[in-house]
Amino acid sequence: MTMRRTSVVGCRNAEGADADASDAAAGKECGEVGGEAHLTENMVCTLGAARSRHRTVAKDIPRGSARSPGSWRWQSGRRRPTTRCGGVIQAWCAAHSFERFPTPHPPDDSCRVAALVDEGTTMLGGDGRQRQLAALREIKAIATESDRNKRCVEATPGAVKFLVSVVVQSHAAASTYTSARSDDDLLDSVINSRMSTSSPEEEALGVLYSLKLSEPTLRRILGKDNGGFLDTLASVLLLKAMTSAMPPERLGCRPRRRSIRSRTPLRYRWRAFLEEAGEPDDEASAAAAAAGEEQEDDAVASISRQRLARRSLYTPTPAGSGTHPYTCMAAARVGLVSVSVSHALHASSSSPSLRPPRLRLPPYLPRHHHHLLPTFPPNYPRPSSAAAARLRASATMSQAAGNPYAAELAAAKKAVTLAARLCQAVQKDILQSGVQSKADQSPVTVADYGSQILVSLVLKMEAPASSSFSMVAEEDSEELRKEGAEEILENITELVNETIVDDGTYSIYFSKEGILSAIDDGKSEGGPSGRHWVLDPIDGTKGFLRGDQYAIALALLDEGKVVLGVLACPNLSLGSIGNLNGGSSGDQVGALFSATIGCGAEVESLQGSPAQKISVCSIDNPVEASFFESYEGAHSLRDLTGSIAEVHESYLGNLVFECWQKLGVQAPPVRIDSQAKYGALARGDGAIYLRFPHKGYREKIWDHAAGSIVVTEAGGLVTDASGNDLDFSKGRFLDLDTGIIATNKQLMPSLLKAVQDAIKEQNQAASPL
Ligand SMILES: Nc1ncnc2c1ncn2[C@@H]1O[C@H](COP(=O)(O)O)[C@@H](OP(=O)(O)O)[C@H]1O
Ligand SMILES: [Mg+2]
Repeated sequence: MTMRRTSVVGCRNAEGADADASDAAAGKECGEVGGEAHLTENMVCTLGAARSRHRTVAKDIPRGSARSPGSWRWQSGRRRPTTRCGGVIQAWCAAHSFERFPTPHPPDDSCRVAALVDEGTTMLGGDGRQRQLAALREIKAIATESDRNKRCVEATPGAVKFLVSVVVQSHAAASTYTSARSDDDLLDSVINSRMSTSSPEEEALGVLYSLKLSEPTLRRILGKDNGGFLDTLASVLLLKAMTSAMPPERLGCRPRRRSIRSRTPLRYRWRAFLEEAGEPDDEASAAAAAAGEEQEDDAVASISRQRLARRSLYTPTPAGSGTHPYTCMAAARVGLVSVSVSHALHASSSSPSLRPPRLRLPPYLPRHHHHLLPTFPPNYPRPSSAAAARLRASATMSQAAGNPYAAELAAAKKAVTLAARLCQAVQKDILQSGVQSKADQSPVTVADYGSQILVSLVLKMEAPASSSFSMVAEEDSEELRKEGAEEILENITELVNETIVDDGTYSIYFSKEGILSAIDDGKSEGGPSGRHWVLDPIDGTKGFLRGDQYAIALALLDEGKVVLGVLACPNLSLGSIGNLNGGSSGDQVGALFSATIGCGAEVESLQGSPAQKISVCSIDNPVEASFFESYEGAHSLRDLTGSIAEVHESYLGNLVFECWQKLGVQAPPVRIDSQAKYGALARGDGAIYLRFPHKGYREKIWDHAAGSIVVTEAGGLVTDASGNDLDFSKGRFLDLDTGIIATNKQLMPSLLKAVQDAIKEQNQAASPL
């Protein structure tokens, strides 16, 4: 019966009937005969025709379909007949002296796997490495074809052991290798090992990963923890865990890296590599700093060599004590930074003797760590072309408009814009996590430091270095250097690096030490001579925590005078906020105010719209004026500001009993946080800013330097309560004992009078007589 049906098929094929149907039928028939090769004469023509049909049909089978229509499928990049049908055809071909079909060894053939394992086991060193690689690739191709093949590979005696041994042997080989090579060669080989096409150990790991090993096999390997099996398995399990957490498009592709080999000296490549492995090379950095610029390379090389010898990157580290090279490889492959081996072990076993998980997944996890170039601070690379071109264009335009601080202005804008991006990300996190209600304000601290580091980085990169860099800023690294601050330092490092990578302008990667030293760039005392940048990295911290207004405020002092100021206000509406208590009017938010001495003030959107000139309002009748003050009641005496601004009336029945009219402002105060008040005043949203701190409070220069020049360049005036200009040349503090007032030129005389009257009254009320 079988023969009859086959001959029918054969006739249809010979007559040129539908090829897919005939192939399917042929496959069915062959299945029924169970591989027997007893074919009638009828089949000679049938199979002869089928063979030529197969060639034709094969061309039409779409690539990548594991099992194509009929009796064809893809295997090892070629079209093959299915095993059952192919077996019958091949048997017949052999019996009748026909040339065999070009079929590979069957993928699920355990003998083939065993042969490959044998081949791979004997091939070590020199040319053998290539052949071992080829054997491993073939095993991989077999294993990835189907789950059945995976089980077959796992079940092949010695296969898993062989795969694991490839990894373990490579450890031992690399240990010997490390002591025999020059530092540069060694480093190149370590770094490039992840960039070259592939290595036997990577292929072996790949196969182990794809096998989805059964629990007994895993236990067997874990049980034989000699020579690094355990670490190897941990890495594989980790890779599995990580890959299962990754979107499919990220699997199997190496992260794109810039070649750090050709352009950077040894010390940077070494540091970058260790940073990526989660092991900042502080020892090398310290040695380099002590050695000075010329000997820096030598000093780092020698430390690197010692470290390689001491706990080689290629020899397995004890579980939990550090980062395993394959963990790094795996992590790099899926885009993570560093994960400890102990976590993988913990994940793979319920044994209580194993250490608890130590998975380092920081809250601000860098998406890419491919830009691993020199650590801050020396020899900054220049900005990437597009961003640099934008900066240059903006500087050139300002210069053409006669701005002597054009380059500094462009740098300052770039600096606060980048810092604002970081702050916005953190504020979003804070608001989502509800951390503002807790005592722990560490996220704000992270943003404060992060903002300061980015500003200092950009200024050092972009602003012309007329002399040594000096910055008076709110933060220093003292707290971060204390015990217990490790986590926050780590978060800052992650966040800053992530922001730099996202921005894409600089190929810089900060180590923790780099972070600390960048923060300390802000330790300058300022003063009357020279140039000093003045920075408040987040002005209005309380507003920042509440999700309200805050500003990144940056100014430049030249010989004691503020000559330039920029204010990034990420939450400030681009439209007027005059009567909205600082709330957004629904317009786009994110304003960047800027001013240079003698050149006026401007506002643009933080997203980069063209800048527009701004000016303070021209109101000259106080009744029409509105005034700004701090949102925080503790920052300004509200009874005083109220008595300055308002009409105060008391009634006795219908009779006005008392009436003091100082300014006669009728609108309620607009209360917002930070120097955003100065910005809003400068563009005419309101007419007056009043600030009267409690007695004894000393105003800092970074709380007013940028804001005051934005207002004065917009045509306004900023003075103390006696009408004197603010003096920024006295160091970190403003030398004031009364408040600060700001308004336009028309209103200033009446405002000053009202202020002095109110202060006099207050003093009289306070005096015992
Ligand atoms: N008691 C006080 N009186 C006046 N100003 C104070 C103050 N305590 C803190 N500040 C300053 O007021 C700034 C905020 O100003 P505003 O009240 O206009 O939002 C704070 O800046 P930071 O938030 O940068 O610390 C801080 O420097
Ligand atoms: Mg401040």
